[in-house]
Amino acid sequence: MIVSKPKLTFIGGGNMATSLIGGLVDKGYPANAITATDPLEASRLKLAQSFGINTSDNNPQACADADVILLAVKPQVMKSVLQGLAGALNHRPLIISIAAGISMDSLAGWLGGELPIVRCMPNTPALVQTGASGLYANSQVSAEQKALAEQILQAVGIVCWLENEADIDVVTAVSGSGPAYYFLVMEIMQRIGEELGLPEEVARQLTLQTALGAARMALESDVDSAELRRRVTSPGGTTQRAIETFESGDLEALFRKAMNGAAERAREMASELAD
Ligand SMILES: NC(=O)C1=CN([C@@H]2O[C@H](COP(=O)(O)OP(=O)(O)OC[C@H]3O[C@@H](n4cnc5c(N)ncnc54)[C@H](OP(=O)(O)O)[C@@H]3O)[C@@H](O)[C@H]2O)C=CC1
Ligand SMILES: O=C(O)[C@@H]1CCC=N1
Repeated sequence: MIVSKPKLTFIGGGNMATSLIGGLVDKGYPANAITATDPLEASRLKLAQSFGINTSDNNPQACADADVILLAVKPQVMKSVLQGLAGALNHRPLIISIAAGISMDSLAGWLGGELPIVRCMPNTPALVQTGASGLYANSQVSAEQKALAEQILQAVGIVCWLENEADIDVVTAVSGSGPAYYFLVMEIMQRIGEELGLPEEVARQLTLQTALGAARMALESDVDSAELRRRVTSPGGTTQRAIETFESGDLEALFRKAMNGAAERAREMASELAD
């Protein structure tokens, strides 16, 4: 439950901002304490109509009295966006960047000074208050601002503080990009369920409920996922046949390659976009 109501400005009103704003408003964060900027009028209208928040196309103006500025633009435009903001931050608001692959050094450099900055890697399930965020703070962030960042992200899911900035890239590969891996598995299971003869809606409902049920069981159980898997796998039965097929195709190696690739891409972006 959020008690204080810091003024929160989102720079960029796209997918991730929409998930965070939707989750916050649903949770009871006052819509009139939230402003989002976006160059596209249609995006601003959609945010205003969906959530009742304030919108603007003027970044410096929207930041002038913000307590927290949440940077939610694509990494590729971050430099020009921050250079345009530098003069509007004399009141030293807390800056939270959710951009993948933009280092603390780049953020501080583009903002033109030592400001309190938290790097955060959230994920889109924030929209349904089931988000997962990794957070890393620089030395300028006060204990109060740390608590504020935590309060905002905790309203839409779980929060893990990180000791090392490099771990943000790992969080990106695990939970930032992670929803897409599960969505892909759901797409595939649903498609094959249909190929095997189920009506589309039946395949969809069974696939999604199974994903939800497995995640809830894994979260609520006192045994680990491997044991839960073994409990589904009757010797000589149907699950065993399916799991052996995944193992003979080395599913783990494929996941390792994919997740290493995601983390590596975050590091590449950090050096490509650094200057
Ligand atoms: N999507 C995800 O699952 C996650 C994304 N992130 C990070 O979140 C950030 C945003 O990603 P995502 O939401 O997917 O991207 P989107 O492209 O959906 O959102 C970015 C928004 O910023 C707008 N924008 C562009 N220039 C400006 C500007 N000068 N001022 C204000 N707004 C501007 C864009 O408008 P227009 O389209 O008109 O250019 C767009 O609406 C990225 O840095 C990404 O790394 C982090 C975790 C998860
Ligand atoms: O794909 C991306 O780059 C962003 C970061 C994590 C999820 N989406």
